[in-house]
Amino acid sequence: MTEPTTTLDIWNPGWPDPFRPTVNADTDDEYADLVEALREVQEAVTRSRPTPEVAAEVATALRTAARRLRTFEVDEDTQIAGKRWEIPGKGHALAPALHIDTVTDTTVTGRVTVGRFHSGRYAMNGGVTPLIFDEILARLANSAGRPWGRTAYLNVNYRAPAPLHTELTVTAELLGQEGRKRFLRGALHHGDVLVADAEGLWVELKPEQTLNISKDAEGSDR
Ligand SMILES: CCCCCCCCCC(=O)SCCNC(=O)CCNC(=O)[C@H](O)C(C)(C)COP(=O)(O)OP(=O)(O)OC[C@H]1O[C@@H](n2cnc3c(N)ncnc32)[C@H](O)[C@@H]1OP(=O)(O)O
Repeated sequence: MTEPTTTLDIWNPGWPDPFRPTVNADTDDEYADLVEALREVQEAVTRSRPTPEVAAEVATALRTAARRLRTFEVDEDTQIAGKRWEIPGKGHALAPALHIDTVTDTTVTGRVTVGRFHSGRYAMNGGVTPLIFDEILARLANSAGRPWGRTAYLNVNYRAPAPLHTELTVTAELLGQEGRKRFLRGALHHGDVLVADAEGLWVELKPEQTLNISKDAEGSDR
């Protein structure tokens, strides 16, 4: 029997705006705390130089936690991670937690602070900057009732080293639309200093492009 897919259910312009909650915060605050704990672990592991005994002890504890969570595994449409729009980081620990401050149909402002987990030697890792831009620009591209699009390109300019443990401001702007194409620009500032800027193109998906996303196509790393 073919397993039903919910892909088409989520492909429509009525998909919740990526700046608004999609998960009931009352029932899922513990999950947000779990992700926060995961971020603490990422930072603590990065900052530590444990003895072999302590490294082995912590590795065992982390594998025990992973096994516990695997008994609650769900498919990607059902998972919480990446869908908690209302909380910084969206319930996902991949990118630094982005705090959204203001939103209009065509602009967003926010703040981000990174620690040593995201460091590339005393400044933010160059791979993290695109993560931040992709997060804010993709949310803007796909907000205000605009149907889902995917990143076609994201060009990032690194203007100055981005300091760690320091609040940076992030801005995003929708420059314009041409048919299915949405052009966006982002900037990352430390105070008045421009740390990085980016230009990106998001292309609205054609209905058939969403059909490629199915449970059969999902990979597994286990
Ligand atoms: C259930 C669905 C849920 C969807 C959630 C999406 C959330 C967002 C997550 C992401 O952002 S994913 C991040 C990584 N990005 C990708 O994985 C995207 C991979 N690339 C693709 O899937 C396709 O290349 C893409 C959908 C972006 C475009 O493919 P199309 O076949 O629809 O593009 P097409 O060739 O029809 O081109 C449309 C227009 O865009 C232009 N274009 C496309 N890619 C371009 C590019 N890279 N540079 C410049 N222009 C580009 C192209 O020239 C053309 O311009 P014109 O209309 O003026 O002729």
